[in-house]
Amino acid sequence: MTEFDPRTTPDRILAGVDLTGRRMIVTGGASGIGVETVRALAAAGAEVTVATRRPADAKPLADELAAVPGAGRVLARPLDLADLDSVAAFVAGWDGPLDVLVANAGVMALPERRLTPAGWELHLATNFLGHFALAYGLHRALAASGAARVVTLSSGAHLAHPVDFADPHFARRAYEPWSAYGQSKSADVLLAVAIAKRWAADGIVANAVAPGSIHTKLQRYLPAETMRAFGAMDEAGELLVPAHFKTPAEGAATSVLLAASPTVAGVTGRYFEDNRESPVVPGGGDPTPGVAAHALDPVSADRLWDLGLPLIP
Ligand SMILES: NC(=O)c1ccc[n+]([C@@H]2O[C@H](COP(=O)([O-])OP(=O)(O)OC[C@H]3O[C@@H](n4cnc5c(N)ncnc54)[C@H](O)[C@@H]3O)[C@@H](O)[C@H]2O)c1
Repeated sequence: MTEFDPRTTPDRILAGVDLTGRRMIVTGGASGIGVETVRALAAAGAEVTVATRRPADAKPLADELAAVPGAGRVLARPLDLADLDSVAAFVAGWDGPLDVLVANAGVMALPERRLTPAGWELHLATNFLGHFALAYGLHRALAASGAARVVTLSSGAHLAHPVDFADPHFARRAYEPWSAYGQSKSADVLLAVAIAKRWAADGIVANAVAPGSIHTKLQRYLPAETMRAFGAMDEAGELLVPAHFKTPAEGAATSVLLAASPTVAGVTGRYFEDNRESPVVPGGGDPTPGVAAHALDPVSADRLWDLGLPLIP
């Protein structure tokens, strides 16, 4: 496996790679890391569908790529991951094979507990269940590719928060924003582990990635004191860029690597950060890069699958 620098950019990862004819979906592809993921994949020739609540948001990116010689088309279709009917409508509208699904969209650290119409806590519903339903609904399209890849976006926040199967929706325990986010990001790794096991015979691989720390709209719910504690904001409220923060493009690199680089062909059921596979570390919060054993546990992956499956229309 080729080693890429931890701070390399997606264009370097895809140097010399031609994705013409490949069809890809990037959820949340109209902001933050998703924009850079779409930009790199389309620039290398792939047709990329941005799955987003507001398709108009993807227009500037589509226009930009339309002017790039050799780039694939950027399309946009509506998708609300917190609404399983919306996921079902997206799936029903998909036609033909699908080569890559990047489950990139996400929500982080909502201050209050919120439930979806299906009764799921919003982080778990959006970050995990919606993506599970999407991948499940698109299984036949992925299998038709013959060599499809699924990439789920996790985070170092998973380390301290295994999925609490006794109370996944905070019905009995006190709601805590980081627990809700971290649990959903463990679930995103378990989703990749489950897909890797179940769909290998269809030529489908699945891996989870942690993009690093990047200033995006994801942090919009964080209190100023938390941003200051991260070294990401000064006393006046201006954003700071600590040395360990990546640019959005650097943050998209690991997703792009797993989505499209020939250097990781056949790799499945793993967790990558900084453009390389992470070592397994004890759960509990640090260090990163690292993946907790609870997120790779095949028994938990099966359990989570069984928890979500009955809700998929
Ligand atoms: N930025 C970071 O430091 C960081 C760190 C670790 C992990 N991540 C992960 O990277 C991914 C991308 O995040 P980002 O930093 O680019 O943030 P972002 O907020 O810019 O992008 C997230 C996208 O998800 C979309 N989204 C949220 N809820 C949705 C829903 N119900 N249906 C459809 N789309 C929905 C948002 O509209 C947005 O486009 C997320 O999964 C996040 O958890 C980010």
